[in-house]
Amino acid sequence: MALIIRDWAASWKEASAVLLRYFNPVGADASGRIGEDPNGIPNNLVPYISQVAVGRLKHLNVFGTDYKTRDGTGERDYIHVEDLARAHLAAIQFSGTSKGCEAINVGTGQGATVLEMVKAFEHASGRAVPYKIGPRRDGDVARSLAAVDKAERLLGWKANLDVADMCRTTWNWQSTNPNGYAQD
Ligand SMILES: O=c1ccn([C@@H]2O[C@H](COP(=O)(O)OP(=O)(O)O[C@H]3O[C@H](CO)[C@@H](O)[C@H](O)[C@H]3O)[C@@H](O)[C@H]2O)c(=O)[nH]1
Repeated sequence: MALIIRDWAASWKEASAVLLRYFNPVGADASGRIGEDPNGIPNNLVPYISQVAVGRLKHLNVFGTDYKTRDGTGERDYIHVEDLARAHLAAIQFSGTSKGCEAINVGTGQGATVLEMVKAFEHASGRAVPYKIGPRRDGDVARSLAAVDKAERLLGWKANLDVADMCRTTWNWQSTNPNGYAQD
């Protein structure tokens, strides 16, 4: 899709396109009424941790502790959905005054490991998040962090919310909606 948009932008001199590269979006709306409710067992870390904390799942499986990171677990650049939404508004404004196609990272530039996320979530929720160490997940990289200077330079955007905010708002959503969007 990114290549199609690039080709389109290259084919017309008036075209303007911004490709936002999301890093790891997490968190929930501050109202507690809009949050993440994946179908079945979550694939992603934060919804999985959140469902363990609320008692829907027994324990987290940590996918590998032998990466070259601070504590051996995978490191990612988590970005709050509210910041991500603001990045879209900034991109729309930017595209109104620019031509061509720009790919822009949307992250905080700061990483958190799996075990750091577990701790942050325990702190935010006041609940234990038991975990078991398991093997690496196929295809995972040790670390993924955004270079964020381009977003700031072109869009005047940067993330305002941190991992504590991500865990707090996720827990606010999960604890008030323990079954997600299901009626029961
Ligand atoms: O039950 C879990 C889930 C995840 N992790 C770890 O937590 C970190 C974050 O995992 P996740 O939330 O799945 O994000 P990514 O690994 O960055 O995966 C993203 O990037 C993948 C490859 O681009 C896509 O396939 C995914 O859908 C997308 O969420 C990684 O170190 C995982 O190994 C665990 O230890 N246990």
